[in-house]
Amino acid sequence: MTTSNNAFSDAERRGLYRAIFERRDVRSQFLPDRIPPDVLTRLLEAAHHAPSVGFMQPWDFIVIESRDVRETVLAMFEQENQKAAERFEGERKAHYRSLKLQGIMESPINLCITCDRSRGGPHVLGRNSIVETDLFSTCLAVQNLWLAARAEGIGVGWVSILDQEQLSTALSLPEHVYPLAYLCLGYVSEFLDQPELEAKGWRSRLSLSELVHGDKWGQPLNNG
Ligand SMILES: Cc1cc2c(cc1C)N(C[C@H](O)[C@H](O)[C@H](O)COP(=O)(O)O)c1[nH]c(=O)[nH]c(=O)c1N2
Repeated sequence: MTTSNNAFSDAERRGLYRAIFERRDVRSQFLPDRIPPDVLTRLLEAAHHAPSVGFMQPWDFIVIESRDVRETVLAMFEQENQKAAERFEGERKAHYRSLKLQGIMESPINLCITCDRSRGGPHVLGRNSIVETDLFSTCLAVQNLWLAARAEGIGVGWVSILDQEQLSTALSLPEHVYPLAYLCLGYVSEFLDQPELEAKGWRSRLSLSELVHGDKWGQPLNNG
């Protein structure tokens, strides 16, 4: 076996993979307990240490504790969720309607991670050809926070059933700032063993072997 002096210790590696495999999207298991400010700061620091195109760091973090703002966002969710349900027919529609897809009021903190599309000026290193790389970078900040939260015993739920323009208005975002992720954060009663959508029979995890290709799409991987 190849070893590297740069690798983490076994325990550290186990911890990292545990966070990856036991991270869950949480909607129903939130506890009302307050997240201490130093813990929240650790999560935001983790997010802030994500990679970003040209070191653009396009993110801002809007920490939403007010019930008023959360009620406004919940009303926006209800409206969009109604529209989303209409896209399904029959049993699938009833199944969709039975799913809980947000924990906006039950979680003690909502967090909007935004992407400032103008940060770093008009020419950002690495963003010349693919302009969406600022959005990709911000997604990585979300994932860092999501994994760090799992390690802290804090659940995160991403709510994307929202109209972005309405959300921007509700949060007074400037024109050049995009509301990339609306997240619900809080301690939880439990983390489920599998994605809630899988547990509820909506969709299962695909097999990795069907997703790995060699050289070109559809070719078997030659790893022998
Ligand atoms: C960009 C994006 C957007 C959403 C989500 C995720 C991501 C990455 N997910 C959570 C999603 O359903 C969940 O990640 C998968 O079902 C897999 O479950 P685990 O995250 O592994 O628990 C999500 N969940 C939900 O209940 N309401 C939502 O609006 C969304 N939106």
